[in-house]
Amino acid sequence: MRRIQIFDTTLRDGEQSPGISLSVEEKVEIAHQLARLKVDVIEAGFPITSEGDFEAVSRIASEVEGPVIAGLARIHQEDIERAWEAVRWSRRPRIHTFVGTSDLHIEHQMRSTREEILSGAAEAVRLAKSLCENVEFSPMDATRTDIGYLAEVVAAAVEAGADVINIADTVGYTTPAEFAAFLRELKERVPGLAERVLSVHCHDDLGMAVANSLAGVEAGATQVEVAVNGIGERAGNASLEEVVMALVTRKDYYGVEVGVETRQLANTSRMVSNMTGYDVPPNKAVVGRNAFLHESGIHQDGVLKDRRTFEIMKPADIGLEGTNIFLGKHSGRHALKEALADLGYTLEGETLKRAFKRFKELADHKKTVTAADLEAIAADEVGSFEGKFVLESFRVVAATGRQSRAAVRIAHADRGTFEAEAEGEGPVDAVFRAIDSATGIKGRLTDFRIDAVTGGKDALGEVRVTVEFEGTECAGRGLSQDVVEAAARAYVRAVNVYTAGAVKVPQATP
Ligand SMILES: CC(=O)SCCNC(=O)CCNC(=O)[C@H](O)C(C)(C)COP(=O)(O)OP(=O)(O)OC[C@H]1O[C@@H](n2cnc3c(N)ncnc32)[C@H](O)[C@@H]1OP(=O)(O)O
Ligand SMILES: CC(C)C(=O)C(=O)O
Repeated sequence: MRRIQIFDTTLRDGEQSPGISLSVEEKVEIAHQLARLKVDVIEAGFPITSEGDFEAVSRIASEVEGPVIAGLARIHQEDIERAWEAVRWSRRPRIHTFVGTSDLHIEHQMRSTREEILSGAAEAVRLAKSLCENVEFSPMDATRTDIGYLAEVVAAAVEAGADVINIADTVGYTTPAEFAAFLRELKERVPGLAERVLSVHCHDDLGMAVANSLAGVEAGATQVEVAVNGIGERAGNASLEEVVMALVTRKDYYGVEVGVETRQLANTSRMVSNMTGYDVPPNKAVVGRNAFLHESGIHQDGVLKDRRTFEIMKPADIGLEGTNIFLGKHSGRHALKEALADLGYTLEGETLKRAFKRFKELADHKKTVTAADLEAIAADEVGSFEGKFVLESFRVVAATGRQSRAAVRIAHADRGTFEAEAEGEGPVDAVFRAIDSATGIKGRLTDFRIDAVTGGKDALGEVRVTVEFEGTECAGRGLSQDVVEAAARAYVRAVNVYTAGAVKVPQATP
């Protein structure tokens, strides 16, 4: 039976979603979970774009075993060499190089000609191949490219040694029947393609990324590029869990196999949602919270008699068989570590110690510590930026009809402790102003989101902020049962990100 390779681009295209900026530690943790999920390829990043991306790809390449580790590169020599420097630590490295091939891209983005792009693509593949055994080439905007010219470029890439040819529907423009016909014609025009892996990479601008990817499989593709929860540039990529479960559930129709450990899907989806701050819609296929809930009487009656009447997948198939985690204030570090491992987190050393302390504090105040609480704490600790500023304490006075007043005490790793007071429109504003004053760094809040991790008055609150410091937007996340403290932690985290010059939050175009 034909085997379909699952190429996960959560850490590259997924991270291109507006507002997502993952730390190196978070990327490494997600990559370990992707390996547990048994994807075939992890696209770990685009190494030339920043030191952080380079470090993340290098760490993943040296630490994560199992999947092929790919790094993205434009057709520039320096991009390809940088990608190689990062992925070469993997036992199974891949360089993925790409260039726009539609006339729109060639003329208006690249300001080049068809001839130059064709020879540039072939040269890039040759260079990549001289460094790395495994090379993927993607004609970007392939579905809006004249098929005659696309066939020439693909033939040149094949001739230059590309192992994988990835046909990208970069702007989510194609439709399933059209895409399948396009791929079939391309295969006819480029006979050498038959000896290579044919891959598809679909975006969701018209809501057809998954349907187009599956049409690609029907037309002979043996690699599908996807992202967890469908995150990615603009409307996102084809969703990993939907493509995988469609191929698994409808094996009778597609007649293909995948190597994915589907029981890790729910864990992986929650981890990516926790770390990126991108919620999964309740009605999302496969991993949405309603995906296995039955609301109406007739459905409930059917499910009670035989689940198959209204369920085409079993919750257990995606890892939703319920959790055995019952941790309370008498649990120890080993039990916590074990419970976290069941949820897909590999916390060690100092990170585990800090998570344990937070867990104990929570268990002291909250009746039941749930799996969702543990996941939130673990994600928070993995993402905790080793910044110089630490919120030591704060005090707020808030009353109806009056300005709130806050005092904060903030320690700096090299410069001692700073205290400041400020007034503001409500307790959160007052605390943020006091932090500005204590750190001497003025930020402008551009986004503020608050969520409860679980139900109940004693739930953990999670705050996410985006703060602009002199034109640079930085993201922060904070977790606490006290929402003002969660907000203060999130804000201090953003200050640390800014002062370390670590990451910039990508801007959505208006
Ligand atoms: C469809 C996709 O998802 S493609 C991947 C998109 N991902 C990203 O862009 C990652 C984040 N990007 C970045 O950090 C930056 O854009 C960088 C580091 C890649 C490049 O930064 P800069 O050198 O400042 O260039 P900038 O982003 O402004 O413009 C892109 C340049 O790359 C060129 N370019 C774009 N794609 C390619 C390609 N595949 N091969 C060669 N050149 C390319 C553009 O024509 C433009 O060149 P120009 O400066 O000569 O006009
Ligand atoms: C780099 C390529 C494959 C891409 O992300 C796209 O075209 O959407």
